[in-house]
Amino acid sequence: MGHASDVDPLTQALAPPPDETDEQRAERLQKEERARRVSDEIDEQIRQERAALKKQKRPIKVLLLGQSESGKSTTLKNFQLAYAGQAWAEERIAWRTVIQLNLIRSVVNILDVLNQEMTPTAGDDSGSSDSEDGPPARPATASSAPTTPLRFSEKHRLLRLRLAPLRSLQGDLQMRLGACDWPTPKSGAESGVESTAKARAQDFFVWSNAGWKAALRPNGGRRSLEDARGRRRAVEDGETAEVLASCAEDIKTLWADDVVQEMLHRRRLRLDLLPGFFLQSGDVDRIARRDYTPSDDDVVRARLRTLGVQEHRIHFESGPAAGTEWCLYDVGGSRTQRAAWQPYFDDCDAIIFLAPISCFDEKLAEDRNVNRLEDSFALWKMICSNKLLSRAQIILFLNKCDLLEKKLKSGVRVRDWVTSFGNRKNDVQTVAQYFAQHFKEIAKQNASVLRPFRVHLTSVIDTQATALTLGVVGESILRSQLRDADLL
Ligand SMILES: Nc1nc2c(ncn2[C@@H]2O[C@H](COP(=O)(O)OP(=O)(O)OP(=O)(O)O)[C@@H](O)[C@H]2O)c(=O)[nH]1
Ligand SMILES: [Mg+2]
Repeated sequence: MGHASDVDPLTQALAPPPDETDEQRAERLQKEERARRVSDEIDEQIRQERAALKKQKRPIKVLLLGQSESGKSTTLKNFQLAYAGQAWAEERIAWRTVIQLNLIRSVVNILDVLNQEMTPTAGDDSGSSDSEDGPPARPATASSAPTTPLRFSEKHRLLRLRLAPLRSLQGDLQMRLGACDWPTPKSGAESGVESTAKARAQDFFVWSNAGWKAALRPNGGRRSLEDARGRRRAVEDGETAEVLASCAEDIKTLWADDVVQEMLHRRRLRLDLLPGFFLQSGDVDRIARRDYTPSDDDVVRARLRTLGVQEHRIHFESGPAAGTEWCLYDVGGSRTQRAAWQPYFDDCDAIIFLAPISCFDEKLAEDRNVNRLEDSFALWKMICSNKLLSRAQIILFLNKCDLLEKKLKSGVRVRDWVTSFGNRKNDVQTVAQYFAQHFKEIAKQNASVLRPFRVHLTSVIDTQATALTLGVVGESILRSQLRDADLL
C-alpha cells in the first residue's frame, strides 16, 4: 500500500468513480470527447487569430503593373502625394533636374528636325514625310500636307545657334542622373529620320538602384553642402539654371513659331502628346527660373523610365487605411523588364494594372511591330490567368483618358485602328466603355479564379481625381485583406 503523498490529487479527482457502471462510463467518455472537441476548436481559433494579426502586421503588398509609359510610376507618385506627404515634400526637389531634362529633350528634338529640314540632303523627302505608324501621329488629314518648301529664315538659323548650348547641357544632365539612352527600337518599319526623332523624343532611364533622388537632393543621402561633391552639385545646379534662364525666350519663340509648327505637323510629330512634355504655356517661364522648385503637377508630369523593381514603403497617415503599412512595387514595363515581375507574385495582395487607352494607334517603342493596345490586352490576359496571383485582388486602371479625349478631338478615329469598333460614336465615353468591355471579356475567359471585375477610368496626372480613386481602391484592398485574415 502506498502513502497518501504518492497519489496525484488531480489524477484522483479525474479518475472515474470506482463503482462506475458501463452506462455511466459511456456517458462520461462522450462528455470528455465533446469537451476535447470544444477545446481543440478554441485552440484553432486562437491560432487563426494569431496568424491573422501577424498577417495584418506585415505590409499590404501591391504591385503596379502595365506596359512602359502606362502610368505606373505616376500612380505611385499619387499614392505618395496623397498618403505620405512628408516623404513627398522631401523628394520633390530631386525631380527638378529630371523636369529640366524633359524640357531640354523636347527642344533638342525640335532642333534635330530643324537641322535636317534646313540642310536637306539629296533624295531627302522629309519635308513632307509621313510615317504610317508610331507614337503620337497627327490625324489622318495630315497625310495630305502640302509639299511646298518650308520658309525658313535668318530667325531659324539664329535660334539654332542660340539654343545649341542645350545639347551639351542635355548630355551633362543625363550623366548626372546616371541615365542611358533608349535602345534602338526593333524593326525598321519607319524611316530613319522619323524613328530617330521619335525615339529620342521618347525617353531615357536611370537604374532603379542608382539612388538618384538622394544624390539630387541638396542635402540628400550622406552628402551635405559642406562636402566637395555637394558644393560641386550646387555649382552645376546653378549653371543649369543659368543656361536655361538665358535660353527661355528663344525656347518660347521656337515653340510658338508657325514654320516650326508646320514642320512638326508635316512630320506628324505630336510632342504635346509625348511624356515629359513641358512646353505648354507657362511651363518655360516657370521651369527656366533660376530659383525653380517643381510643383506637384510638374512632378507627376515628369518622365523617368523605371528599370528593375522599386520597392516603396508607405505608412498611411490618413484615410481608411491609416495606421497600416503598404509596400508598393513599381516595375519597369518595357518588354525586357517583365521577367523581373514574377518573383513578386507569390505573396502579393493586390495588383493595380494600368492600361493606357489613348495608345490604340501607337506602336511599342521597343518593338515597332506591336500595337500598344494589343500589348496591353496580352499582358492583362497573362496577369488574369496567372495561378500565382489567385489570392490577389486585381484592379484595372484604364489610364490616359485625358490624352484619349485630346486625340479623338483632334480627329483620330478609333475605327481606323480597331476595325471591330465599327460605327460607334468616336467619343471618350463610348471608346472607354468599348475597351473596358474587352478587358472584362479577357478576364472572364482567362481568369484563374473567379473575381469581381474592378475598373476605373483614370488620368493619373490629375492628382485630385486620382486621390479620390486611390481612396476607393485603398479601401477595397484593405477590406479584402481583412476579410482574408478573418477580421471582418
Ligand atoms: N496626359 C497624361 N499623361 C500621363 C498619364 N499617366 C501618365 N502620364 C505621363 O506619361 C509618362 C509615363 O508615365 P510613367 O508613370 O513614367 O510610366 P510607367 O508605366 O512607370 O513607365 P515605365 O517606367 O517605363 O514602365 C509620364 O510623363 C507621365 O506624366 C495620364 O493619365 N495622362
Ligand atoms: Mg515607371
